Amino acid sequence: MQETRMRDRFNVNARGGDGGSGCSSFRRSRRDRHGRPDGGNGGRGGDVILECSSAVWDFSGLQHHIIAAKGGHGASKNMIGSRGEDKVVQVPVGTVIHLIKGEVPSIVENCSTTDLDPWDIPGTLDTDQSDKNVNLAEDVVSLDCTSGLSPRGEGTISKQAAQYESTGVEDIQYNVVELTKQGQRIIVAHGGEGGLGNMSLANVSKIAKPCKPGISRNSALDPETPDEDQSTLSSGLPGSEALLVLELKSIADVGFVGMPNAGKSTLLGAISRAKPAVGHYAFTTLRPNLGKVNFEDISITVADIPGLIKGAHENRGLGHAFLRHIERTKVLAYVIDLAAALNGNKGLPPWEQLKDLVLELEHHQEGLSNRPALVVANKIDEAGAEDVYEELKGRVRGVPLYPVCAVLGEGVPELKVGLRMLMDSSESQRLILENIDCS
Ligand SMILES: Nc1nc2c(ncn2[C@@H]2O[C@H](COP(=O)(O)OP(=O)(O)OP(=O)(O)O)[C@@H](O)[C@H]2O)c(=O)[nH]1
Repeated sequence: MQETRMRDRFNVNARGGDGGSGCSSFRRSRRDRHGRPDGGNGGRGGDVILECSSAVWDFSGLQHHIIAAKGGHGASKNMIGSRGEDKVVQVPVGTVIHLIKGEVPSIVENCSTTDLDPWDIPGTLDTDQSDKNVNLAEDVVSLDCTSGLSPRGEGTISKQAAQYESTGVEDIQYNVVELTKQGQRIIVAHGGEGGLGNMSLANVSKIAKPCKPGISRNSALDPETPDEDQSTLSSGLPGSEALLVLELKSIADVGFVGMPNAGKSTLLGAISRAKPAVGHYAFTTLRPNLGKVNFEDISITVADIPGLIKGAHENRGLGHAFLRHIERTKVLAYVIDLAAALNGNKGLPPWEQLKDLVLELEHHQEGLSNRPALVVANKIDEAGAEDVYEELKGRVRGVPLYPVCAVLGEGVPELKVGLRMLMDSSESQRLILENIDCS
């Protein structure tokens, strides 16, 4: 079963619920035939709230128009209308909000937040606890709740947002909030205040002017204001409105994809200062590690994604969990083990590893492998690996190959240059099945 394409950018028009109307009613008695006003105020409209949840991965479950419920109308006997129900919408961890129109969202205080596993917060995994200070400064991407995106984040602003900007609809405020904690909630549109019932109106000697949506009506009660139509005050205020672009932060610029034991973690350690766990058994990497590769002008983030096995798209091995991580990387580096089928090893020859990797990606999601790619031919130091590499060159076309010995760091500087070129180049090279000769 193929999964639908991931939605990592989404435009949302959020509207708070309108306030309910105030009631106009009179309590009459035999002694008081004119009656006394006893109409209650209308209820406040509900808020639109975005809640950060690790249970959702992208924005595919969202609707473009999100409207909270209206407040109930006031009733006689000074009964206040019910408060409109809030509309709570779950968004993934790592959601960044750009504001096109409306008020800057406010964080809901006192919400119970659970610290997530670092990997669940994209771009925040500290792989090297022993060398934390150095890593935070230079190497491993650090958590930054306020500034939003990673250092290269400006480049990830959505095309939709850019369109709004170019058409001059409004000034976009980029990265106004970033949701990084499970349970974190923000109000993006406030409910309108309820209208005043005639009992409240009677208590106000001078009638106040109407106020803006979302602002307390009581605060607008101004005795100096000349009388105005009571009906204006008795009708509920409309909820505030906000036009937002939600964007999912990329986990990394480059994703290392390879069979278990291909040497991805070792390579990550060699290419960056991250120190991921390395083992001679499969699935040493149960969660992806991140490292940062620094260049003079920029730095790129690299994710070592847990070993892929045949059938991963059916959730075998580490299955869907890690295939999803690949969706959030920009370019792919296929890491293959040149020695997997050598010297009595029971693994697959590199070209078959490549074919299986591409097939698994495509089975999981059509087009997932359709991103700029290169091939890292690892373990070139092993006996017979040079010959296998020569054969590989004849069997794979369309993507650059880099022979590497990750344990010794050989070929790593050339690979760094290759990754940089891949990130920069506009006409990108992709690995497609037709270009892998497994005959
Ligand atoms: N000879 C040789 N061995 C290597 C090289 N790179 C990695 N290895 C070894 O290969 C084994 C697997 O390395 P890892 O880096 O854990 O492999 P991985 O791809 O991250 O494995 P998973 O976590 O299962 O996905 C370890 O024993 C490494 O020492 C290399 O360039 N040459």
